[in-house]
Amino acid sequence: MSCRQAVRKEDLASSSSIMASGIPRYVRVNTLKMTKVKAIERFIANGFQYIPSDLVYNAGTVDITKLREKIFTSDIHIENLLVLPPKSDLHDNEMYLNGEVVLQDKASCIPAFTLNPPPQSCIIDACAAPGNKTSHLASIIGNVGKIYAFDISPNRIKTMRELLDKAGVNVMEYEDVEYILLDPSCSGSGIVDRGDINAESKKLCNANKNRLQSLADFQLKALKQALSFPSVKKVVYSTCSMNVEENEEVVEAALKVFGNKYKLIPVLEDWPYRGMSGYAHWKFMFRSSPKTSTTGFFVALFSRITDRQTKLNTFFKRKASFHRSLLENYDSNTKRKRKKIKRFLRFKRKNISSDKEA
Ligand SMILES: C[S@@+](CC[C@H](N)C(=O)[O-])C[C@H]1O[C@@H](n2cnc3c(N)ncnc32)[C@H](O)[C@@H]1O
Repeated sequence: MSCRQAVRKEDLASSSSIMASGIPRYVRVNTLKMTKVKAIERFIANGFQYIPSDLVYNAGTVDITKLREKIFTSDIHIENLLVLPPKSDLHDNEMYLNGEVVLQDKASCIPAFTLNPPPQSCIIDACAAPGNKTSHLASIIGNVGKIYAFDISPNRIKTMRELLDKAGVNVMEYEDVEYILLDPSCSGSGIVDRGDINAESKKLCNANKNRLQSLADFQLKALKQALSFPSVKKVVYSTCSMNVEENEEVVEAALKVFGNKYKLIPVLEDWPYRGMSGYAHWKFMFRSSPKTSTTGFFVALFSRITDRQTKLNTFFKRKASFHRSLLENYDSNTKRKRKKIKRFLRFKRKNISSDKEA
């Protein structure tokens, strides 16, 4: 356990700072091993009381005061995610120990949920260890398809193998890839105690400008690499950072290069917090923080513009420019016609009056 605590972001998030922050304890049901209904029954058998989500949610976020001790509900956005009171410690829970449930913050579930690959997909999880999002992806495709999970750190890969084994996930070797989840190393400035999260990130920006820059360089390089896979259809990019340098700026820089091949799809459209305004595509991006009853997180979803879409776009662009030119010509024709008519009328008036004088 101490070893896992040293490497697992989610376990860090489960420790005292998160408990103290009042962020709920989110529990993802691993549908490879158990259904959500069964998990709910087991929690009830363990002395918990289930209440419907409409009694707990207010404007899309959890009303923590309704989650008193041993009361739990379902999340309204993420399928198969249960929401328990902040202080719930489930590390000794049987369902957690045998991989039937995964302790994973809601925000950290957004990347795989928005990528949403269908069964039979071929997927890369590019910075995968310790593997929580890999196991979420496997759950979404029902273990039918291929997932290639990469990481640079041998220690973290070892932890990941154990975790994926426990979760019953099959991970394959590299081949044609259509979906990529990229959750690269980041400053982690989203994982802070409740309070002024922006002040925290400002502190980090000022103190570690060089580190931030090298993280951002790596993130952009990894994102460009992901977008370069020839068969890839969707790439989800996420960080648990609050810094624009690692989020909006990386996404906008990637779009500058790949904007003709990819577009952004809005992540969780009814979510109240978007990217930082001032960036061209901010409305498509997802941000969260303790204010949304989750840890600080950022997600953007790239979707390849298909050939058909490109053809349609070109068709509509051409049609629009044809209509514009028609309109311009129509205007100038009309003007010319009006001038002609005016000249004719002037000529006519002159001639009529000269006729009269004569
Ligand atoms: C934020 S963690 C990933 C957490 C993981 N996606 C999850 O949800 O369990 C970032 C990971 O990126 C890995 N990483 C850093 N540089 C990398 C590289 N060049 N290639 C592959 N993985 C890398 C780190 O070892 C680390 O495990």
